[in-house]
Amino acid sequence: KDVQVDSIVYGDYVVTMMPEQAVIKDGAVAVLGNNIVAVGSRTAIDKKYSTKQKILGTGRILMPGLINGHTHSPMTLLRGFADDLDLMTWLQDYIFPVESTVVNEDFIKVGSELACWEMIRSGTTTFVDMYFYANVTAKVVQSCGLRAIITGVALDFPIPGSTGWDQSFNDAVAFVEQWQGKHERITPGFGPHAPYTVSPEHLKQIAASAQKMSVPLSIHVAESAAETDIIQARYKSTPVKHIVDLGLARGNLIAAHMVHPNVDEINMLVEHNVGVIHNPTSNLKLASGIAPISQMLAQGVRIGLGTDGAASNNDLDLWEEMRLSALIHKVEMKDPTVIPALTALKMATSMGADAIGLGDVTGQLVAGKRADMIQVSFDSPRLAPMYDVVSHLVYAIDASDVVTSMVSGKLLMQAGKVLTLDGKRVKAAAHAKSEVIRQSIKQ
Ligand SMILES: CSC[C@H]1O[C@@H](n2cnc3c(O)ncnc32)[C@H](O)[C@@H]1O
Ligand SMILES: [Zn+2]
Repeated sequence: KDVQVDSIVYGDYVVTMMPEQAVIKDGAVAVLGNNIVAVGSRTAIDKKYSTKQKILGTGRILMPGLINGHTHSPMTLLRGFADDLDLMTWLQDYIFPVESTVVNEDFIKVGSELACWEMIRSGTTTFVDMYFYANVTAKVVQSCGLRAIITGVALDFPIPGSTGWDQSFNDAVAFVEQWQGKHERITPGFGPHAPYTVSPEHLKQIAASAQKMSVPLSIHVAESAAETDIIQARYKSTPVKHIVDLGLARGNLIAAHMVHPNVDEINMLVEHNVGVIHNPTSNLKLASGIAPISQMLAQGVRIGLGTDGAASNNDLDLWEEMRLSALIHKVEMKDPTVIPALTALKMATSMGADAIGLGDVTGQLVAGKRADMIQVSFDSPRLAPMYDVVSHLVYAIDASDVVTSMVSGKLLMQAGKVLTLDGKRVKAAAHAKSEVIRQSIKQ
């Protein structure tokens, strides 16, 4: 053995998500610093590398960590607050009003810690966030060890922490300046809410800043039929065309939902290399519709998966999003061959990373990418027998089977125990906060 590494992580099966060597039986990954230095058979890795930290893989599948391409992490505190409503009623009559009363920096800290605990526990290693007081979430992410794109949000009307567009936009710019290039795991970006809550002039302004500062821009778009009607009535356009015309697709655009694009708009997504995030649970729950995922994939759109916030899901479990995305489109298209298991798995890992612009960094187990990976146990009788690992990952395994999480070479969970956040403390803080929320909405 001639090469010393920081750790070697093993798996009875290593699902690399690399096209040429998708699954390695009895494999291992060598990790040095933040990066993967080698992936191969256990024998080959053991022969060349030595380490003090071996993470054994008997009864385990080793794979890239999951990528949540769209969420609002602090909304865990509004889990179950308003259910069984359509998007616009949910947002305008329940969510915006409660947010204007209860969201402050402490809410964000408690809510994003709760979300990060849940994401680590369920195997997410990277997420894209869009919520108020982004700086507070960034600090939570810095300390809990996850990777994230965190967007400074901006809306035309008063929001928690700001009085309207000018302040929210200036704060978002300051947030990007503060975090850009400062932390290996944290990428700041811009998060204008939606084409129906931000004027064309302001969308142009924020798109220009994202382009100038070379950072991602994330937005809700083409989410509901109501949105299409509003954009038609106000601007005689359609949501995707509207934002493309305003220049939002000139850089790294992460477009969440995309339930109602027309054929021309799907072509625009391809032409402008837009990353689309599919949020099946939220789209079903808010009755927004079923996104044309198989059509977009066939045209070459890069698609990732997201949970949306816990107020419209009501959890941050990407295994559910994977399974739903492999199921609902089969019924929608009346074709059981659409979105096969491997496609769903790609959307949650390699293609998801591409869709958010982090394809060079994460989403696959290959030398040179960051050491972002999870081990999933297939020990439970519930998972026997196993004919096909990829099929199991999508159709049988669930969040509770995830036992290990590593991001940038650092362990965040071992033996199913989250190491970087105290679950008991986080839970107690969430319950305490829910009492404050209950009191404030009574008044
Ligand atoms: C300015 S970003 C945060 C803002 O977005 C709201 N939100 C959460 N989920 C959705 C959704 O699916 N569509 C539109 N807006 C959503 C959240 O409550 C915040 O107010
Ligand atoms: Zn959302």
